Amino acid sequence: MKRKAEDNIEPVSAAPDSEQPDQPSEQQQPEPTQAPATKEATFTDLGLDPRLVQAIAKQNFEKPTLVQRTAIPLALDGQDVLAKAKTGSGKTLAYILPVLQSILKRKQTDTTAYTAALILVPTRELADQVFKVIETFTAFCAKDVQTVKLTDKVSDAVQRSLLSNNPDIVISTPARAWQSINSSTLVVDKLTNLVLDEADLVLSYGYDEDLENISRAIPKGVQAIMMSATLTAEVDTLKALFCRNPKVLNLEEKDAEGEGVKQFIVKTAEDEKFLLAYVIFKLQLVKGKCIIFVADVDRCYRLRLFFEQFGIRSTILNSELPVNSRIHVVEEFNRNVYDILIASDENEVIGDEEDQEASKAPEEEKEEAATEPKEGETEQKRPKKKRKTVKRDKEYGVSRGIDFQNVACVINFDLPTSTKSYTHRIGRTARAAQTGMALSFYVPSDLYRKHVPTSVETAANDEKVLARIIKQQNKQGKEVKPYIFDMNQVEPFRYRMNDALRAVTKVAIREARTRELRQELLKSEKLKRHFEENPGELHHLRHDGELRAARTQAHLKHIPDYLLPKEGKEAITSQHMGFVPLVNKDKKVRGKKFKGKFNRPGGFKVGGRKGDPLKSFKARRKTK
Ligand SMILES: Nc1ncnc2c1ncn2[C@@H]1O[C@H](COP(=O)(O)OP(=O)(O)OP(=O)(O)O)[C@@H](O)[C@H]1O
Repeated sequence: MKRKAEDNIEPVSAAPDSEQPDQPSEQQQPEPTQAPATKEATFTDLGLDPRLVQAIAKQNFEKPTLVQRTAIPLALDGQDVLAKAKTGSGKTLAYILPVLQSILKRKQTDTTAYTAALILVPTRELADQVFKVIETFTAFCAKDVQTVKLTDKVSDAVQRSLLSNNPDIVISTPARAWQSINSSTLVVDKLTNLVLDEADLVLSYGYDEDLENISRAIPKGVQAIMMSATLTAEVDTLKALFCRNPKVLNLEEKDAEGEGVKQFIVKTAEDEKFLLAYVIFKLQLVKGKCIIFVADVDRCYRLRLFFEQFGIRSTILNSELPVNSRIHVVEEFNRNVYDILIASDENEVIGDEEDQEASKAPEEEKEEAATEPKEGETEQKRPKKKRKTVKRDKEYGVSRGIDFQNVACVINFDLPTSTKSYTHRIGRTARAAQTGMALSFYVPSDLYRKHVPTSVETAANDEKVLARIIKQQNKQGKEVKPYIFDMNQVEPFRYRMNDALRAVTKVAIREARTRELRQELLKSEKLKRHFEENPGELHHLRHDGELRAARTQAHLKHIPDYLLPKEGKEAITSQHMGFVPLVNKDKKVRGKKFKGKFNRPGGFKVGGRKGDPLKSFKARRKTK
């Protein structure tokens, strides 16, 4: 039987609140060994350059996380490292610090300019994020470390000129890196460090050939660091390509009490997903910021137009939008400008062999050019017109690696197609030892009807995928509980949901999609220069304006009292503990009072530990 790379990974545990190591989460796993560096290690103990320590202190990070205190000493020792650690546990810094340290150390004696580190990431969003993290942590040595990312849309001439300065660090997707190496714009002759962030995804994005080419182009003996929250069989390929006897770490870390993601599932019919989403957001049952994952681009617009009917504002992320808009949306969401982000997860590719049966990620997003069915004509009978390919960015991705801050809740409106994808999606909440909630809708086979206009093909497999998700989460000692809505209380909202959903026709979706794309392109290209010169004005650029593609009905924006449960909106759900509030939307996460999110006396926290958030929270969002 083929062994998975995961089986070879050596588990290392840490008990967050005690000196005792955790119990292994799987019986068949070998006994966890004690982490090489103790939990008491500070950043100073790691022997880092004082300028780096100063930058860390400026972020109020009190101590390294498990992956940082374990991987950094090994990397500083020159070893190759392959680390698996949970989402939001600080992996970025765990590889950036050793890279920076090695550059700063070398520069004490040798100031020649050459590219010493190549950081490969699967998506442009992630490249942008890693670039910003490096900027932050080189605040006190900016002159000594030049970084370039190759994922910006710039002309070849600009790219050439950026690389001609031989930046110390280059961040790129494998495709762009190979393109630049192959054209001799990027010189990697003296490369000393190679990083693969979200290592397994880098492969599943179809970068295999680029990686092989890169492995042949770089010098022998380059130190390799690879990280991900999910490392499976694919990693064997990467190990073979880049590593010499790597130190493999499987970092298991139990959530401290009151931390981590509370996971819930809701059994629902396809149209009821919309009904529940309406109730949840119109009655503000979710407190704080929320990411809603849907299966494809059309679903993004369907849901957004549906929300628009009720005056619920939301913004969208998908692969069609220009990269500048995408990055701006993420930034603004992190600045608490938007409460609801609808993200499509189109690029999420199959995780492990088991998952492959159930899921088929589309190679290319196709838009149906067919017109709306005429009255009496069913979806099936309608002759399919020629499909036209919509241009989308293959290097798009938000469910992996993006450090969305202070997200109270992730809703899987459409269940992902793999357990891996589930892990990464729910990892967008409860980051950095905070609290969060994940609510996943699933359509059981008896309720799944093909050709319901709102349905997605993948829902046909929801039950199978869900069974695997639950199994995998249970293996890690995590519970996935059913979330019960009192459907008698929800039912009165149904006719409004139907009314709204009827208005969101395929034509409306197509129009919204085109309109937004046009607007975003305009914002992205035409205004780029203006905002480069006036960055302070960027906040005027919003991405949640009404699309107005569907006919709206004013009365839907209000909720008449007779629709509400007599006992109050809390009566809609039988569990009150689920929806977690965001304590203070306006509080600056990195303000002076912020003590670091891992160990923060009086610091920031997404959800409280005690009490019923529905009772204790005072809604801040404006009444729609
Ligand atoms: N030592 C630390 N103390 C406090 N906060 C930290 C520390 N290290 C990192 N963080 C913060 O934790 C958050 C998550 O870090 P990061 O994005 O590196 O996680 P990750 O493990 O790469 O997650 P993912 O698997 O989703 O990519 C970031 O906001 C980061 O600033």
